[in-house]
Amino acid sequence: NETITIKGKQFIILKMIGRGGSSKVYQVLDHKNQLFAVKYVNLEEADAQTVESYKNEIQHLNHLQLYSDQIIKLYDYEITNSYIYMLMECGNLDLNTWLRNRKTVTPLDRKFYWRNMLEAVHTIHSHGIIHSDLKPANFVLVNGSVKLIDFGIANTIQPDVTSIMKDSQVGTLSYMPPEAIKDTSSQPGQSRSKICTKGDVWSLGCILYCMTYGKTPFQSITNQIAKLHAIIDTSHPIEFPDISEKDLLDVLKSCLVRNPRERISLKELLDHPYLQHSP
Ligand SMILES: CN1CCC(Oc2ccc(-c3[nH]nc4cccc(OCC5CCCCC5)c34)cc2)CC1
Repeated sequence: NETITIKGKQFIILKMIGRGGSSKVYQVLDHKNQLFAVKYVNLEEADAQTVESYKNEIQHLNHLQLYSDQIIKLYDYEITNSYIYMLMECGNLDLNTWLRNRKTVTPLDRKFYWRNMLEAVHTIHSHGIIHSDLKPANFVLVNGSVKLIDFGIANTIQPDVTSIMKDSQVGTLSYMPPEAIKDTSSQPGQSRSKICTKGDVWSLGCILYCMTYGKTPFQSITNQIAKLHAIIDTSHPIEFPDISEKDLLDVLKSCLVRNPRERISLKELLDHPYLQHSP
């Protein structure tokens, strides 16, 4: 078996969990047969800005460990000029795969996972980080609770189409907030400005919508351009089929408000009646 050495500790590679263009995630075992995830990034092709973005993500991930259990654990890391190794907590399943396999979600699971996701995103927001590309693949199930695995800071290195990154939903528009599409403030070529925390609320709302109705709000629109138009078109009503959990229905309708100023805030979501009592 192949091994990886990080800060002098040897790990046996069990399998590859996922991969991007120059990043790979492995499931590994240490000498005590403890399971970990190792994220490997090849920096040989990376430009200075990309290297900087990875170092920035690691610093934040390292710091935010202290603030919430809903942030994936980072145990150690090794950065050289040619590669990065990150030794992390290993989950059982990413939320995207879990949602795809389990179309129906129990009200209890949904509420518990929603609470976890809100706590994770509230934590990064309170430290000035806006993810701006939240989707189910950014969350992983670890022993029954949901944890955030990245902050959207490191450049998602363009995956080669052959990679199994399809699991990681790179480039999906289904969770994109209207203001990001209409964002006229960013010059062409500049990365879209992460305008405000309300964008992450919209994306979280799309994830909860999927956990409620088994599909994302605009999933039926397969043409990507038509989908973008529908997301920003206030005359295109988002359907909210009636459900018994009226508090959940209210959360969904409050998150999926196209005007970010009128959209509910993360703080209000944490205080919402939907989370105050178990179903
Ligand atoms: C399709 N198949 C995949 C393996 C397995 O799911 C996962 C197991 C562990 C994990 C993970 N844990 N800690 C992790 C720390 C960092 C990154 C991680 O994933 C990255 C990327 C992997 C591909 C899916 C999107 C997330 C991490 C994540 C998915 C079963 C389903």
